[in-house]
Amino acid sequence: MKVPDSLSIAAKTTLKRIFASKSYAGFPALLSAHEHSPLLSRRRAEIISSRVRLVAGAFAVLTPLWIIIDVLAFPWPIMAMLMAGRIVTSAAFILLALYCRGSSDIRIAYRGMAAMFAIPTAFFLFSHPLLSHYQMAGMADAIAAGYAFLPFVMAAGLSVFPLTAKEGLAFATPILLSEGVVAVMQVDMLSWSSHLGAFWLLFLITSVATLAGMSQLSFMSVIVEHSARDSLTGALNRLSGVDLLDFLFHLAKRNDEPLSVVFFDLDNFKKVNDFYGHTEGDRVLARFSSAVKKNMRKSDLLLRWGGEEFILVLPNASCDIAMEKVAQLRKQGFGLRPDNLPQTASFGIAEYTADNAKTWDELVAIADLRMYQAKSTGKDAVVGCGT
Ligand SMILES: Nc1nc2c(ncn2[C@@H]2O[C@H](COP(=O)(O)OP(=O)(O)OP(=O)(O)O)[C@@H](O)[C@H]2O)c(=O)[nH]1
Repeated sequence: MKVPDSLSIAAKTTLKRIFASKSYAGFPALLSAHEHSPLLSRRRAEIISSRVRLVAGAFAVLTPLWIIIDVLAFPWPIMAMLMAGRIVTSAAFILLALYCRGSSDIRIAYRGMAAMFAIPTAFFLFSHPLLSHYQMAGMADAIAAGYAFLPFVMAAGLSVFPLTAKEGLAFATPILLSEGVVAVMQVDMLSWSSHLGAFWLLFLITSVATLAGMSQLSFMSVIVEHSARDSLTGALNRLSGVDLLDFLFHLAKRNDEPLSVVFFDLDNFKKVNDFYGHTEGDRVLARFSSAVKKNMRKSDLLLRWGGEEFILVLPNASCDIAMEKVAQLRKQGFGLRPDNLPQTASFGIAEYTADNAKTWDELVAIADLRMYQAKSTGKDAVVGCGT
């Protein structure tokens, strides 16, 4: 789709991105979590774990409250056994709510979700066969029948989470299996066609809930991407960039891997604005960042630090690798200015082990200082580690 020339560069870039997403470029990300950007993965982990905490907290209270109804409806000893089951279930929910504290680690979010579905599944496998072995009538029979619907409630609960298709399937499998186990245990009580009908309904609810989770995920990925990026250059904005840099810094420390940052600033950019206007200046900035992005690995990050200052974050890259990367970028060029001269930049490189930086902001400050040294040596220059 062609974007009209009269629009500003920022508006054009945004529209192009929207059209790109309309071509379903993001579709694989709805199937598998491996396609997600680190930013989306982190936000998703935060949402999943905070919802697990919320649901676990709510059920930690509601599960024991139902004891009152069980006491009124069921005779001894069923009522006592159900009460014990509910107390254990509620304790498990309390532990889960304490464990899941809005973590941005997707592994913790997965574990929390698995536990959140495992707890009621275990309660279902305990309570449903127990109740079906007793003959009941009236109110007791109606309440006992309600216990059979627990897997349906759990399957519907999948819709609360932003999930991929694979994740939906993975979390639904134990729920479907528990229904199958109960069907086998009660094969003599209900006809196969009734079991098959219940299983089919459960499968349909699971599919619809997974689709709802996928649509949540798709909506969320658009919002995260749009709010995280600077619309003119497509680089990460400072707020989300710093968030990821902090994460990558801690990851590098934990894994004892190098992490380099390249701080760079366009040379004499003010003159472009002053002589040719801000629209031309915007074009130069957009060309500059797209030239940088062309040479980035998928795991590298480009941040717009402010104005015409950028930071390139290179995980698992030593100082020498960062120097090579900058040499490669400069060789390839950053596009032309309106006067047809090549746009240049000044670079400062820092690596956290070589420069003994304790925090990511210390690392950025060192690279920034080196960038100023590069400016003071006449611009269009690089100052690397150890200088
Ligand atoms: N067009 C445009 N200009 C911007 C944007 N952000 C910052 N600028 C301009 O960038 C210019 C930065 O000027 P200076 O800090 O003097 O930098 P410089 O001219 O590149 O000089 P050196 O850094 O010393 O090479 C200012 O004119 C800002 O208005 C932007 O988004 N679009």
